[in-house]
Amino acid sequence: MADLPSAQDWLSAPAPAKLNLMLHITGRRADGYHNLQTLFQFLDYGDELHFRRRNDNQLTLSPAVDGVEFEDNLIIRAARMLQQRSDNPCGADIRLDKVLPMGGGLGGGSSDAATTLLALNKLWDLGLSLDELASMGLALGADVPVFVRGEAAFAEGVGEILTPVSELAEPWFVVVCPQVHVNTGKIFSHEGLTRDTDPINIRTALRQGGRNDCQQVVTMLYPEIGNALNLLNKFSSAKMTGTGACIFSSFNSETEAISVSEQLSAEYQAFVARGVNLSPTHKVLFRPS
Ligand SMILES: C[C@](O)(CO)[C@H](O)COP(=O)(O)OP(=O)(O)OC[C@H]1O[C@@H](n2ccc(N)nc2=O)[C@H](O)[C@@H]1O
Ligand SMILES: Nc1ncnc2c1ncn2[C@@H]1O[C@H](COP(=O)(O)OP(=O)(O)OP(=O)(O)O)[C@@H](O)[C@H]1O
Repeated sequence: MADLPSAQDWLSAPAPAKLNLMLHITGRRADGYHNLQTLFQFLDYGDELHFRRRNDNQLTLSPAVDGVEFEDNLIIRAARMLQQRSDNPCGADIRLDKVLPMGGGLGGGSSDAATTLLALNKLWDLGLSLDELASMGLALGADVPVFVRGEAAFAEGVGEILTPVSELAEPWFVVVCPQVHVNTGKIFSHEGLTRDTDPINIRTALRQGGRNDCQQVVTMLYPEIGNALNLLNKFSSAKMTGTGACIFSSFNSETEAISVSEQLSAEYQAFVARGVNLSPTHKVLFRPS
């Protein structure tokens, strides 16, 4: 009988969700992208990836992600980028436990890509720095660099100019995921989007937070997201993350957060997770206890 692969052959690492605690759009660039200011915090909740080195240069991914072609999957695109940086053939079998909703504003695809860059850099012994991986990641998506760097951050530019912040409180969040898929590009190109919020400095952002400038357009296009905000607002001030669809409220204790999530109508998918300033990916790959 053929030997089954042992668990030790696999390198496992989380791909956590992120929240945009505030998101201001301060301008539009000539290339159509938008300058923004946002506070990123990670959640101790997300996808999980498992990697096993192969001796050839093949990549496999299981299970496939519904609606995403193999070569379009950000996991495979990230792995291909790394293959190009190696002189030796490198391949991997990759398993994905997908938990995060797609198009939810939780950054699932970007986080999968970042975890792939970090894990395969290690598994293939490529020795690339976090700076190099973050800059490669930016080509995959505006949110990839913060996941690569792994520290909660105030972000500017298109999201790639990152100032780490360690002083954010780490509350418990109730995250509600209305069952709609929001297309990020469609929101950023909408004529009703406000793009002229005055820039604020990081101290103001940390002290006062801010709003999500995409929320007005998104709730107009997707009334179910507005309905979910109205419901969650009854318990604690609620806000949208990224370009939606997910929304969140913070609580001081896990018990309170669980109690609120249980009171939400059964029509909403919701979960409770803690906000964390150090990415769970970094905890596992770089600071194992
Ligand atoms: C809104 C955020 O979620 C905030 O964290 C991100 O900035 C979006 O990051 P993302 O999903 O990785 O988005 P990308 O794949 O880079 O971009 C999707 C599309 O959104 C628009 N886009 C995105 C980011 C940005 N700063 N300006 C933009 O105009 C562009 O039309 C782009 O084609
Ligand atoms: N591994 C992946 N997981 C999820 N989506 C992926 C993946 N690879 C490619 N995609 C594509 O990326 C799109 C955005 O997915 P993602 O889950 O990152 O959305 P999001 O949470 O709204 O992200 P953001 O907050 O960065 O806008 C999906 O609709 C899908 O077409």
